[in-house]
Amino acid sequence: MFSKVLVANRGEIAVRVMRACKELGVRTVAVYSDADKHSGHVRYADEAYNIGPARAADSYLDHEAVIEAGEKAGADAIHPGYGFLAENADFAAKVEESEMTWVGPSAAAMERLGEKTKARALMQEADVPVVPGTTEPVESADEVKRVADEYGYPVAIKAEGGGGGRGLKVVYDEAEVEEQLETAQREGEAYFDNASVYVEKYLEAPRHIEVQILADHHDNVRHLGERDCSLQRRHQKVIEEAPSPALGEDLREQIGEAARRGVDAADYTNAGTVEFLVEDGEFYFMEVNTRIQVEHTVTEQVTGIDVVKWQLRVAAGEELGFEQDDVEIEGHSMEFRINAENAANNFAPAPGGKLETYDPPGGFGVRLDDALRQGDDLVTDYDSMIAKLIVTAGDREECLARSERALEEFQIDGFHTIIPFHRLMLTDEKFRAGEHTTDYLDEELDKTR
Ligand SMILES: Nc1ncc2cc(-c3cccc4ccccc34)c(N3CC[C@@H](N)C3)nc2n1
Ligand SMILES: [Ca+2]
Repeated sequence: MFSKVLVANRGEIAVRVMRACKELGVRTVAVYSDADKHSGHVRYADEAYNIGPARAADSYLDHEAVIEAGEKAGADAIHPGYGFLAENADFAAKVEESEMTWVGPSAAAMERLGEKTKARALMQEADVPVVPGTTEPVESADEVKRVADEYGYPVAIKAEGGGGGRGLKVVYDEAEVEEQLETAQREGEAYFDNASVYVEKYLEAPRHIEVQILADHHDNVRHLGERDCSLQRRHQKVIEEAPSPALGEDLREQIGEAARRGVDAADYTNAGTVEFLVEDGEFYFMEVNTRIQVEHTVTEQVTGIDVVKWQLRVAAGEELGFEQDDVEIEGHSMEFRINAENAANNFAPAPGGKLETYDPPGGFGVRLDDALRQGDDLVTDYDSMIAKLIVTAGDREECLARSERALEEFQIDGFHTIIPFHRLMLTDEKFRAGEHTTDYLDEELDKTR
């Protein structure tokens, strides 16, 4: 096992990784930008290094600055967290070439599965159903129209380098194809430095189901069940849960095994997530996330498996210490992202502020992943998520009731958060029945405008 790990991230995920390190007897190194000088992850670490000014490109995204900090600290490994450089194959390769170990899939595995068309082709090879469409980038409008003629409109034109809904263009009829194709290629070039686009049949009211995977360097690949991420606003996940209320036992087993089989075929190691769309009892592979995800927590809660600790153990060469049959889903867990946004003002991010009151909930089945304490100044340079409230109970009904109780206790003063929005969601009949699909929230919120 490593003796010292640098966490190349900030906020709640940096503290989450450092907690796993501490439990493994590993010393921790934080990196921070000028804006994060007094932030929680710096306080928490055994040692901390400034890597540059607030602008992410000059600090958390600066490959050399991060690697130099690791070498200065004498770190044995670098854990990237999520976001920033977590899925950057170039950075992973640089870490692999240094004396330090990369805590994540190899740069090659990232390229194999991170490229969406390659991933689709690989999944098809492994008999994993994919969303109908192309497994090669398309160049011309005619190719788009051929897919639409075969599967019907609407179709989705997707940027190869996209993700999280960016670079997704929905085409409802033939007249729009040329224009939408050009826009998708232009945006792909502009935002992801990759103009390649591909086409899929667009599923209009799917569930967004994803499967957590852990794979070691000894050919062991396990799935840890699914998460349901269907409650999203403009492609931002708001509430995630495990297990999914939309899957029966049979579909659950099929999706988990398909994810495991697909990753097994990809010569993949460490943690990963296979994303599916589910509609009318059918499931379709969409893409792979080659990183630990924000919502890994709900999987940990219902399986009892510490995913981040296994990332560290696997990177250090250990074998996964459990068989697939040992993975059991027990109870129900929901994660509420606590964003510093004003839901009453179209979720506008808080312009700043001081955490005047920070009085989080506690009690049976309540987990809080954050990097905050009362009196902190809100850092608004990066993303608006300041904490995650994870609530776990014996079943979904009890989880809903416990979530209402926990959110009612959660006192934050000094700036707006979306806690009132979460409390409102818990009164929504469709959500309480687990019948919401990915378009539900955008539809509902558009009505209120
Ligand atoms: N062929 C096909 N059909 C329906 C889809 C539905 C989604 C989707 C999934 C989850 C939430 C969404 C919200 C608005 C629009 C789309 C979604 C989707 N994506 C792509 C990025 C991922 N984060 C969401 N891809 C889709 N692709
Ligand atoms: Ca994704």
